[in-house]
Amino acid sequence: MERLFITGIGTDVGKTLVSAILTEALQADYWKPVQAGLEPTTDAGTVRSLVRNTRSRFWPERYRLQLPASPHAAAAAEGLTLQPQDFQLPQTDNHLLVEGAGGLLVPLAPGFLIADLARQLNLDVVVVSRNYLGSINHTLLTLEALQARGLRVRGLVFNGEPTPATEDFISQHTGVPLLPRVLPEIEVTPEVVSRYATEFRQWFEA
Ligand SMILES: Nc1ncnc2c1ncn2[C@@H]1O[C@H](COP(=O)(O)OP(=O)(O)OP(=O)(O)O)[C@@H](O)[C@H]1O
Ligand SMILES: C[C@H](N)[C@H](N)CCCCCC(=O)O
Ligand SMILES: [Mg+2]
Repeated sequence: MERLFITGIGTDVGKTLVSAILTEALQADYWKPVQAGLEPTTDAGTVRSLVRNTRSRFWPERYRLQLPASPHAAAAAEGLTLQPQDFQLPQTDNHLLVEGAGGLLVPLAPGFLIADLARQLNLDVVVVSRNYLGSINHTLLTLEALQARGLRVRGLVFNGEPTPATEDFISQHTGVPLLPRVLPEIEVTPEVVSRYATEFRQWFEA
C-alpha cells in the first residue's frame, strides 16, 4: 500500500496538481491536513474536481485556516497553536496521499515543521520541483533536508518547462528516483490529469 507525503520545493510548485495525478493513478485517498487559505477553493476541492474515479475518498482537513499564509501565522491569526498530537493518519485500507503546505520546512507552529509532520505520520515522500532559475538549489536543499531527517524519498517529479541541464544535474548528483514529468498545460482539466495518471500508474507498476 502506498502512503505518501507530497511536498515541494516551495509553494505553488504543483503539489496539488501532482496530488490529483497520483490520486487518480492509484485511486488513492487524499488528505490535506492543514489548509491555509480557503478562497477561491481548497486543495482538496481542486483534487476532487480533477479526479474521476469513484474509489478515492477525500478526508476532511484537520485545520481549515482562513489566511493564505504560512500555517503557523494563519493559525496564530485565529488564536490557534497547531500541535503534533492533533494529527492522526486517516484510518483507510486504501492508498493514501497526504499533501503538505508550501515547502518542507514550512512551520505549523514554533518548533513544529511540515517535515516533522511527515516524519510523525511515517510516510515516504514525493517531492515536486518546478523549474525556475534557482530551483536547482531549492531542490537539492529539500532533498538534503529530507535525508538529514531520515525521510525516504519515493520519487521526484519535475513540473513545468523541461530543463535538461537542471534535471540531469539533480538526478546525477542525488540519485533520486524520478517519477514521470509534468509539462506546462494550457489548462488543467480532468482529461489532462487522467492522461498523466496512466503514465504515473505504469511507473508504480514497473
Ligand atoms: N504543469 C502545469 N501546467 C499548468 N498549470 C500548472 C502546472 N503546475 C501547476 N500549475 C498551476 O499553478 C498553480 C499552483 O499549483 P498548485 O496549486 O498545484 O501548487 P501547490 O504546490 O499545491 O501550492 P500550495 O503550497 O498552495 O499547496 C495552480 O493554479 C496550478 O493549476
Ligand atoms: C498559502 C499558500 N498557498 C500555502 N498554503 C502556504 C505557503 C507557506 C509558505 C511559507 C514560507 O515558506 O515562507
Ligand atoms: Mg497545494
